[in-house]
Amino acid sequence: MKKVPSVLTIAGTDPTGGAGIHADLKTFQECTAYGMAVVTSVVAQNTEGVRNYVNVSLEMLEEQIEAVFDDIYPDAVKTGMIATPEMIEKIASLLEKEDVPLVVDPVMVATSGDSLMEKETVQLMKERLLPLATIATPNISEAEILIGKSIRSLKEAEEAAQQIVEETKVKATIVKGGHLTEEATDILYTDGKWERFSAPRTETKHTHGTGCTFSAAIAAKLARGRSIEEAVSESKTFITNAIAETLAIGKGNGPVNHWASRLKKSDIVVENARQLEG
Ligand SMILES: Nc1ncnc2c1ncn2[C@@H]1O[C@H](COP(=O)(O)OP(=O)(O)OP(=O)(O)O)[C@@H](O)[C@H]1O
Ligand SMILES: Cc1ncc(COP(=O)(O)O)c(N)n1
Repeated sequence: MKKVPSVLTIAGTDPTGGAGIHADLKTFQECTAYGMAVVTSVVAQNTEGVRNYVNVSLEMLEEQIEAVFDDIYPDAVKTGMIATPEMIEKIASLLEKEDVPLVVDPVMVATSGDSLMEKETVQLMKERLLPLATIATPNISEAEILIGKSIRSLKEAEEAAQQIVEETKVKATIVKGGHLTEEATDILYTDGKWERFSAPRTETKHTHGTGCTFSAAIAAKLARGRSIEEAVSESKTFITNAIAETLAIGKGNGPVNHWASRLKKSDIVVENARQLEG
């Protein structure tokens, strides 16, 4: 029998379901991978902003990760919100014993502008977590913090991606173009080469969870055996559709539409369900 690829996210929560582990699990499901989740922090947030968060204890973090690896060994792992240097150290010390593709989304600030990470965490993320990773997925402001310089053009984004790879020894880095250009252009650097991934930009404020969703899709694709370039390319299509087919849910920056890529198919399913009910 063919083995179902499984993916683990290690990240924070969003009770409104648009970001964090909730976005990750929805994405894994849509990418036909079996999704698993270890909670780092319980976050009281919604589409309008972050109200508060509590970190789980280091013991609980370790026990959750061990419970997963002792039972269902994941085909890929992604990390999202990791608030403290101690949590980075704990996660790195557990993952360095494993042999699994790792996507690190260096979550620092939510779309709403609220901080999700203590300042001192950045250095440890560079020293302990990124060296273990297959790919890092910073947006422009996260890349600026990682390299300690501002980025104002695609050329500077290319230099940033290269610098992150060379300084941290992460295998690949994709710097997400943010609002540098008219199109949504991301720069991948790996194996000494750059590649640009561009898609039309949707004019929308509903981008809560875009970074989580994009990195979760990359992890699910890596779990399915895709190369880094293939995983990024397919995930770019996934996130572009998810942003374009907006849901307009919530009072603030609404979530993306995780089922956008199968919209046609799901319409058919709903149609059939109605016939069955009738
Ligand atoms: N409005 C948009 N339309 C189309 N693609 C987008 C849009 N916003 C983001 N993307 C794409 O979605 C993916 C995830 O982006 P993410 O939100 O993490 O980064 P960003 O847009 O660069 O960051 P930020 O908006 O926080 O500055 C990237 O591929 C990015 O290019
Ligand atoms: C728990 C958690 N993790 C990450 C984000 C960032 O979300 P975005 O993908 O919008 O940058 C968030 N708002 N909450």
